[in-house]
Amino acid sequence: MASLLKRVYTAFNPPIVPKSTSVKPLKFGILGAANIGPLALIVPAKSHPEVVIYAVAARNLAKAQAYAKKHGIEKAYEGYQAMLDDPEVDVVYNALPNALHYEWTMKALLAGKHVLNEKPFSDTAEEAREMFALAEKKGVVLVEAFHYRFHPAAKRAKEIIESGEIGTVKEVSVDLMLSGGSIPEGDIRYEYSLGGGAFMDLGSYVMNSIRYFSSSNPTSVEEASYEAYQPRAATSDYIKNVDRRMEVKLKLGGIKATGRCDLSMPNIFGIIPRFPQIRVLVQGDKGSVDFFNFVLPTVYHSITVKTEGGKKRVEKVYKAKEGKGDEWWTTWRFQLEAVVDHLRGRETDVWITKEDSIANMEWIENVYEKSGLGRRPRPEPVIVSESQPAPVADDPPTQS
Ligand SMILES: NC(=O)C1=CN([C@@H]2O[C@H](COP(=O)(O)OP(=O)(O)OC[C@H]3O[C@@H](n4cnc5c(N)ncnc54)[C@H](OP(=O)(O)O)[C@@H]3O)[C@@H](O)[C@H]2O)C=CC1
Ligand SMILES: O=C1OC[C@@H](O)[C@H](O)[C@H]1O
Repeated sequence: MASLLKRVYTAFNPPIVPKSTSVKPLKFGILGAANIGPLALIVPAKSHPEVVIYAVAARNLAKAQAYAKKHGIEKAYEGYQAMLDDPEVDVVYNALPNALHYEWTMKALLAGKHVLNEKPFSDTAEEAREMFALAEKKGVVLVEAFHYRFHPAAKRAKEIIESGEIGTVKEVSVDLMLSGGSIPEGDIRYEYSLGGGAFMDLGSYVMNSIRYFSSSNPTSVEEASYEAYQPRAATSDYIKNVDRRMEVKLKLGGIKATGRCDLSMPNIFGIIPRFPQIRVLVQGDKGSVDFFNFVLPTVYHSITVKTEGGKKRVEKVYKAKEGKGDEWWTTWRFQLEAVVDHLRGRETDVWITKEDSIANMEWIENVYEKSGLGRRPRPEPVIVSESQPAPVADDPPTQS
């Protein structure tokens, strides 16, 4: 218990390291005075010698200034383009609502910035292809912030699965279901026009982890059923288009997968919140791997391995035996390390590839099609130049 408390305390109050004087630290700018900013980037940057959180942009100057003051950020911009026009910004963190990932990442790429783009990557796979094509054209790095993948526990769980210890993978099931009230009314996640929906938000992890831990892409969506979001002050649009919960059954060649996500599970008897369900279970023909809390492993996680003859062991990997990191490093801290290493041309053992992000969006789209809710709306295309529309990548993804 003491080690858990120490780990969690240090994760959120990390040691502040001096910034490097031997290499010029990378200057990050945040698009949106976003709620996720501190957890995903600002706090992790405190212990990274090569990162400075230099700027934040908000639609409203006062909001940007208040955020900058609170987090010790040098520059506050009114309007997102103003920050993109600042030549000092090296890397843009796009933490805008899902429906704005495409537009503002495209604009950041056009400005020659590297981009760390939040999940889900975009509203549609077509946008994702355009975004990567533009990044390639501009010669900059674009990567999706699937932070859980950078943690050594995720790597270890996959290593066990791939070692053959549990035999051939037959079934994967992923649950990512939050307690009632976790996502409050009015949140961007419930807003169709902002790319809302349980399967866009939590489902993007569900799809990603099914694909990641099975090392396969889906071949079909067999079933996709949803429960609509029903706000107290309902508008017909919300109820029609936005899933509060989604359950999917997929096939990935010979592997069956089930994914369930819920932004706000109904309380028991209307008053008692349900415990969040965050787990990946991979069933092989010789055993299973049950990875509990794959999204927030730094707080606590377990990897339970069952093999033939009823043998069982539990592994916990807060820090890799080899490689960088500390027990208190969050998924976002590991992610930041990899992003910086990648930008510096240093080797990273984990990366989220273009093919991976595009495939994830394709299958999220297919789930929405199958559910009857239909794909999320595609925003207006960003024109790359007056004479030329945005380029489209020509190689459709196959494997993650
Ligand atoms: N990697 C992770 O662990 C997590 C990732 N996310 C992802 O990060 C993104 C942001 O999530 P979160 O921080 O919770 O979101 P917020 O509700 O904090 O919204 C982010 C920003 O969106 C801006 N915004 C622009 N247009 C609108 C609009 N029409 N309505 C509302 N907000 C608008 C606001 O910027 P302004 O300041 O300009 O007003 C706001 O600061 C999402 O894509 C989400 O999926 C979220 C949580 C965890
Ligand atoms: O990590 C997360 O947990 C809560 C979600 O709603 C959020 O968007 C996601 O990224």
